[in-house]
Parts: sequence; C-alpha cells; structure tokens
Amino acid sequence: MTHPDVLAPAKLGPITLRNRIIKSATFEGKTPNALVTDDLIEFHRRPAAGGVGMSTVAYCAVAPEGRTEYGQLWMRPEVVPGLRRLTDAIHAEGAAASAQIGHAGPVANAKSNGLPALAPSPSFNPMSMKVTKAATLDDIRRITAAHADAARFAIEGGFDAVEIHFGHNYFASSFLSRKTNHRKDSYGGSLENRARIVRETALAVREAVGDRIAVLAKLNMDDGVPGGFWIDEAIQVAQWLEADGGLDALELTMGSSLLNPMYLFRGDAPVYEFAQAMTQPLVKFGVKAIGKQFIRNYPYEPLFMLEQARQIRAAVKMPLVLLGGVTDKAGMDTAMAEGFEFVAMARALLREPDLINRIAEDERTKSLCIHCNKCMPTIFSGARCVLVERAS
Ligand SMILES: Cc1cc2nc3c(=O)[nH]c(=O)nc-3n(C[C@H](O)[C@H](O)[C@H](O)COP(=O)(O)O)c2cc1C
Repeated sequence: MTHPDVLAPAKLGPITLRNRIIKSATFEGKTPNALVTDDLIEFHRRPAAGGVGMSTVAYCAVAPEGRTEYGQLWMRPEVVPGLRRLTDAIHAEGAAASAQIGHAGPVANAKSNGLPALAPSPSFNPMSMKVTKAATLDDIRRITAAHADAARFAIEGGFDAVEIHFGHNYFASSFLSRKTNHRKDSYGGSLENRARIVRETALAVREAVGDRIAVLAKLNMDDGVPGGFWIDEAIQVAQWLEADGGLDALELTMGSSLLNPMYLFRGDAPVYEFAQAMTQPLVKFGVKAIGKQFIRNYPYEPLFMLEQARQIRAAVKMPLVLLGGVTDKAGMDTAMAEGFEFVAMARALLREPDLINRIAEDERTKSLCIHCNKCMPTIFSGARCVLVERAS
C-alpha cells in the first residue's frame, strides 16, 4: 500500500487517533436548555462505539448571541460537568472527542435567542425575520476572545480537540466573503482584511490551549454563491493559516447555510420537511412558497468536494481532512491516495453509527445512506436519519 491505512492510528497535532476517520459535526438538537443531555451523550457514544477515531460535538457556541437557536449549547462554566460526562462516554468507547466551537453570526436566530444577531454588515435573516446588526470592533474583539475561552472550557470538559467553525457563512466565514462583508474598516475590503478574523481567531485559540489539545478549523473553499468567497481566495487563506501555525489541520467544506444550503450537502432538497419543521407560521409559509428557489437541488456525487479540496492540497503541506460524500472504504482510500491525512463523515454515520466497524470487518461494506437529506430538518427536533426507527 503506497498511501496510509485509513484504519490505522494517526497523529493529529498533539493527540493520536485510533484511525483517520472523524465523525463530522451534525447539529444534534438535543440540548433544549443549552446543557448536555443523556440523549446528546448517547448520540456520540454510538459512533464512538461504532469505530470512528474522533466524534465532533456540533456547534458549541462561543457566546449566547452566537447560537443558531436558544436551545443550543454555549460554552460557559455550567456546561462543563455535562461535557465531562459526554467526553467520558466517548473515551470509554475508545474514540477521541472534538468540540466544534463557533459563532453563528448572521445565521443566528435573533428571535429565538432574544439577542441581536451579528454579521460583518447588516443583513436579513429569513428564519428570524429580523435584520442582523453589523459587528463593532468591540464585538469582534469580544467574539475572538470568546473562542479562546470556549477552547479552555473544552479542555475542562475533557475534549481532545476543538474545531473552529470558519465555514457556511457563519460569523467568521461571512467576513471572508465579499458578498456578505461590505465593511470599510480593517476587517473588510481586501482579502487580507476579510481574512483577518479567521487568522486572529485561530491564533487566539492556539495561544489559549498550547499543545494540550488539537486545534482544527472547518474552512469554506467556496460559498457556492455568485460574488461570494471562492476557491482562489480560499487557497490564499489556507496558506496564511498554515504560515501562522495556529492549526493542526483544516477540514475543508463549502456552501452557505443562509444563501445556498444544499451546496454543502448535495442530493435531494427536503423542502416539504423543512416547511413542516418550522414553528412560526410566516416562516413555514415562506419556505413552502419560495423554498424550491432558495433550497436548490445539486446532484449528489461521492467525494463531491474532492475537486476543490485537491487545489488546497496542492497549495499547503498541513494536514487536511476530506469531507463530503465519504461513505465507504474505496472513498477513504481515494482520499488517502490523494494526500489527505483524514476523512470526515456526517450523513452516513447518522444512518449507521456502526459503519466504521462494519467496514473494518468487510471493506466491501456499502453505506445505506441515500442522501435524501431528510435528516437536515430533524435538527429542530433531535437529529436522526428518518429511515431509522426511533428508539423512543
Ligand atoms: C443533520 C445535519 C446537521 C449538520 N450540522 C452541522 C453543524 O452543526 N456544523 C457543521 O459544520 N456542519 C454540519 N453539518 C454538515 C456536515 O458536517 C457535513 O459537512 C455535510 O453533511 C457533508 O458531509 P457528508 O457528505 O459526509 O454528509 C450537518 C449535516 C447534517 C446532515
């Protein structure tokens, strides 16, 4: 074999994973009081028992206004004992635990949070039907520092890694894009200015954690939005992040949760199910009326991010995680042969949390996920594959 064995242990910064397969963040919707629940623990225990090298706890917001909705976990002292129970359960199954830390920025639901959402420039959020405020320089400083604090809470909570969210047009990623960033100060305009926030955030987190845990970032390669962040700019940003030395790996992603959500998934657009999941009548009506234009369909392909990710691979030496349509051993081997150090998987592990063990037993095992994407709207009621019968 000329490439690394995806099922063999591998170093990720200061930690060693039992294999090169990471369960990527899938917002769980299992924290109604913004605290860890037994359901959340079980959600991560299962892929850990099922063989992944590391499970990523989705969306641990760094500040209360940075939650996509009120019930989301945000990193504060009260959450630490629950996080300990969660990471203990993951560790007991032999996997490592990563916390995705981030600020939802313009994707935050200001109505649900009861706090204004913040973005590089004012924008409209159709989920909350509210206008998002432009972040002041004080907001930027506070949010950058909050990422460092969140990483410290993650260490107290027993995590082995944090993954900083620089994708999907959340706070940091919406600064990267010309389409969403119209600022005239040192955080807007040139790419250097638009990238300032991701670079400062990565370094602030690294400074806070030293080499006690691994630090990854989930970085957009392109937003899939005309006039938005594109691969040529992403290559430069990846090179800056590598040169700054704050990160142990980049997980490569794409798309915009607000402007082009299906671009990051591919496959069927679950418009009907989305409308059903909305509780506010006006939003439900809006999704039904114009959902088909907004939630556009993109054909699904295995390894659908590979073409862009290859360009980043050619431009940096730092470890990269290939995400998007990785569902079987053949895809994992392709990722290794293409020079990626890790793979990340989301939907296939929602469908079958024990998929990795089954692939390890028989490498011809195929995933049962049909990328119908009906798991997406379940984030509002407890993330799950709708093809799997509910335990309760
Ligand atoms: C139900 C669901 C929830 C998701 N929540 C998050 C999230 O909280 N944070 C994030 O960065 N990505 C999230 N994603 C995106 C996945 O991490 C991943 O980028 C995407 O599904 C593509 O990977 P896949 O082809 O292996 O499914 C979510 C995906 C799904 C299906």
